[in-house]
Amino acid sequence: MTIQAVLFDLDGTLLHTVPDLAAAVNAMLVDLGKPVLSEETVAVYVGKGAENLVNRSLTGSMTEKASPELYAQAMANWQNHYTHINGNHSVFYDGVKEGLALLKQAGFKLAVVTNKPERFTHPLLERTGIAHYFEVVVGGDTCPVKKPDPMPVQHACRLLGVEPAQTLMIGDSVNDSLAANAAGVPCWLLPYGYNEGRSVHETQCDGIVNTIEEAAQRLIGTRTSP
Ligand SMILES: O=C(O)COP(=O)(O)O
Repeated sequence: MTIQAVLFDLDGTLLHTVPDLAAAVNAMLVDLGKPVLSEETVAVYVGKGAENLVNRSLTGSMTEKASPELYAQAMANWQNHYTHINGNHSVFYDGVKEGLALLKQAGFKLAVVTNKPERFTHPLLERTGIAHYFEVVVGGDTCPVKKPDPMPVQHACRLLGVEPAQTLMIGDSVNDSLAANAAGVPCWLLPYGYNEGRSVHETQCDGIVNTIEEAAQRLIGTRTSP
């Protein structure tokens, strides 16, 4: 079946957002009298939403949770900082704008399916000037559960009016490939983003592409080939 729609992950796929995420994490840690973290460490903590980012930054563990009191204080503080910082130092990866333009021009329906909360996703897409490419934006709090659960991917397909088998997900992590595959959506991964410290080459997916421009060229090629 031909692909008619493309779902994009945001952090680590369209935009290198760790400079902003880490700045907000470190402003929060300083306010709480805790040691700051490197951008490399924060990059490993990104992927399963803001709650996990804050808990991981407080505990230094991928799975442990801070006490409910500390977590509540830290989350409110992080949100406050990130509201002001979001988009200031985020940069496009090579080929993103070119790839989005090619796909839009070729008539693909485009959506964002991110674990970033909606209140931060919409301003970031607006500030970086790419909001107009997307018919649908599903954030980390749009559905009751986030990626790697398939629900956000299924929700995006429903809103776009496309079957999962006519849809492709493009992401940077195991959270994207697990969510997509459980929804019956094929998934291509990019090697440059945040995969919780692992290589995409060790991650089960349906293909690896170097840039979104390359992904767009491949998709357009499949469509026009006899
Ligand atoms: O907010 C996160 O943890 C990551 O968001 P993403 O789903 O766009 O990678």
